[in-house]
Amino acid sequence: MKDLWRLLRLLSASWHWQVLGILLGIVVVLTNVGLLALSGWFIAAMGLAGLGLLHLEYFLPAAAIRALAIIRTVGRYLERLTTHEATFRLLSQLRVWFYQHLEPLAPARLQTHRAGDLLSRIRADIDSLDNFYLRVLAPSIVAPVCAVLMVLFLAHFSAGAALADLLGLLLVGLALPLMAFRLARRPGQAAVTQRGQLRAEIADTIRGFEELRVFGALARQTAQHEAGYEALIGAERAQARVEAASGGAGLFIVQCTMLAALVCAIPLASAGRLPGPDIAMIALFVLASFDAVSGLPNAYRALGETLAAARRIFEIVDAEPAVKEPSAEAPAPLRFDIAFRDVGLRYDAHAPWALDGVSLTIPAGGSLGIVGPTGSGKTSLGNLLLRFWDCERGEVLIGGVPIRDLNGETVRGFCAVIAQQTHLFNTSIRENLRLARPDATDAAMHDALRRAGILDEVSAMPDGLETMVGEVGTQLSGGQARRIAIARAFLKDAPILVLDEPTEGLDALSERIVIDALALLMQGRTTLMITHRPQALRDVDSVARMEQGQIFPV
Ligand SMILES: Nc1ncnc2c1ncn2[C@@H]1O[C@H](COP(=O)(O)OP(=O)(O)OP(=O)(O)O)[C@@H](O)[C@H]1O
Repeated sequence: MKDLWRLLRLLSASWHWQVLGILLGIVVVLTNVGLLALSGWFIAAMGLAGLGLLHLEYFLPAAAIRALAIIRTVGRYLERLTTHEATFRLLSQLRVWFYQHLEPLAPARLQTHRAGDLLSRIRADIDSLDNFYLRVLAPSIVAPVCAVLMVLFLAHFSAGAALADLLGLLLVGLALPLMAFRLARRPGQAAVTQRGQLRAEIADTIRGFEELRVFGALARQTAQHEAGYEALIGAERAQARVEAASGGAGLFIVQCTMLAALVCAIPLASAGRLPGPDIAMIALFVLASFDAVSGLPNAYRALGETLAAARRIFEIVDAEPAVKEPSAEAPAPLRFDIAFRDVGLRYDAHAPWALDGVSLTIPAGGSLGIVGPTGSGKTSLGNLLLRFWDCERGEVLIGGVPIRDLNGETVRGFCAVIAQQTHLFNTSIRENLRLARPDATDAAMHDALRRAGILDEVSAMPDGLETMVGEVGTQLSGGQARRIAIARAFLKDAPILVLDEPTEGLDALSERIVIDALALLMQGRTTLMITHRPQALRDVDSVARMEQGQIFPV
C-alpha cells in the first residue's frame, strides 16, 4: 500500500494532462454508451413506425446519433492524444528522476548490483510504472464516475434493469479486478524479478563469452539460462491463466447482466409502462455500459507486476549515497597539494580496515609512488581522493581544504584518472576525447594525442579521429587505449592525477611509450601513482609502501 501511495505521488508531476485524459475518457465512454443505446432505440422505433404502430419524429434522434458519433470519434482521438502525452511526459520525468538518484550512488552503492540488473530497472521497470496511469489509474477513475451516471440514467426507465447493471458493473469492475490482482500478484512479482535476473545473467554471459568457451562452460551457463526462462514462463503462464479466466468470467457476467435487465424491463413493456423501443435501448445500453469497466480486470492483474517494478525502483532511490555532500560547500582550494591525515577506511562496518591510520603528503606539482602487495589498500587511497568513498577516521585535504567540505563533483573536477581499466566508450576516438572537454577543437585534440604519443598512429588510421574504438576499446591495442586515456587527461588539464596501475598488462615497448607520455602529463600536476611495476616509478619524486592498510616510507 505504501508503494502504491508513493507511486501516486510520483505521478502528480504531469497531473494537468492526466486529468484532461481522464475527463476525455469519461466523455468517450458516455458518448459510446449513448450512441449504442440511442441507435438501438432508433432502429426499433423505425421498425415500429414502418408497421404503423408508432408515430416517430426521426429528425432529432438521427441528428443526435450523428452528433454522438462525431463526439465519440473526436473524443477518442483527443483522449488517446492526451493520455499518451501524459504517459510520455511521465516516462521522461521518471527516467530523469531515477537517474538523478542513481548517479550519487555510483560507484560505492551500485557495486552490489549487476549491470544487467540496473539496466533492467532503468528500462523495463520504469516502463511498467508509466503503465500505471494509462492502464490502472485512469480507468479506475473513469469507471466509477461513468457507472454512477449510467445506473442513474437507467433507473429512469427500469429500477430492476438499473440494479442488474449496477451488480454486473460491480462484479466486472470491482470483484474481478480484486480477484485478478490477488491471484496474479505473486506470479507478477516473480516475473519482474526473474526478468531482471535473466537480463543480468545474460549480460554477464555475453561479456564472458571468451572465458566460458575456453573453460568449456558455455553449455552449463546456457542450461542455467534455460532454467531461468522456465521459471519466467511458469510465472507468465500463471498470469495468462488469470487473464483468460477473468476475461471469460467478465464476458459471461456481461451477458447475464443483459439478460437480467431484459427480464426486468420486458414485463414493464408488456404492462404498457415502457414504450417498446426502450427495450432495445436498455439491452444495448447495458451491453455498452461495460465499456467503462472492461479493462479493469487485466489492469489489476498487471498491478502486482507494476508494484514489484516500483519496489525495485524505490530500492535504488532510497539507498543512502556512500558519500554525504556538504550542506554548504567550502571555498575551492587555490593550490593542489594533497594530505591524508591519519585516515581510516572500511568498506563495510564489519569489514577489516582497508586503510588504517594512513598519513601522507604530496606537495603541489609533486608526485608520490605507492607500491605494495595486492589488497594492501593502494586503490583505496585513490577512491578516497576522488570522493567515491568517505573515510571513517581522519581526513583528506586538497590545498588545505578538507575534501569532505567540497562536493564530489568539485573534487573530481580537479582530478584526472588513468587506470588499468580506464573505460573507453564504444564510439569514435573524437567522442572519447570530448568526454574530457566537450568543446575541444580538432587542433586541441591533435595536440593532446601528440603529447600522449599516439598522434601518428591515429593519423595513420583510415578514419583518423572518427575511428571507432569498439566495446571498451577492443579495436585498439592495450597500449593505444592507455594513450588515448592519457590524451583525454591532457585535454582535461586537471591539476591532480590519479594513476592506478597505468602500465599494467602492457609489453615492455608499450610500457616505455606510456611511461614517457605519463612523464609529460605529470609535469606541474600533483600525482598519486599506484603501481607494482618498478619501471613506472621512474619519474616520481618519492615512493611509499602500503602493507595491510598501513603506509611506510621506502
Ligand atoms: N569497492 C570495494 N568494496 C569492498 N571492499 C573493497 C573494495 N575495494 C577494495 N576493497 C577491499 O579493501 C582492501 C584494499 O583493497 P585495494 O583495492 O585498495 O587494494 P590494492 O592494494 O589496490 O589491491 P590491488 O593491487 O590488487 O589492486 C581489500 O581487502 C579489498 O578487498
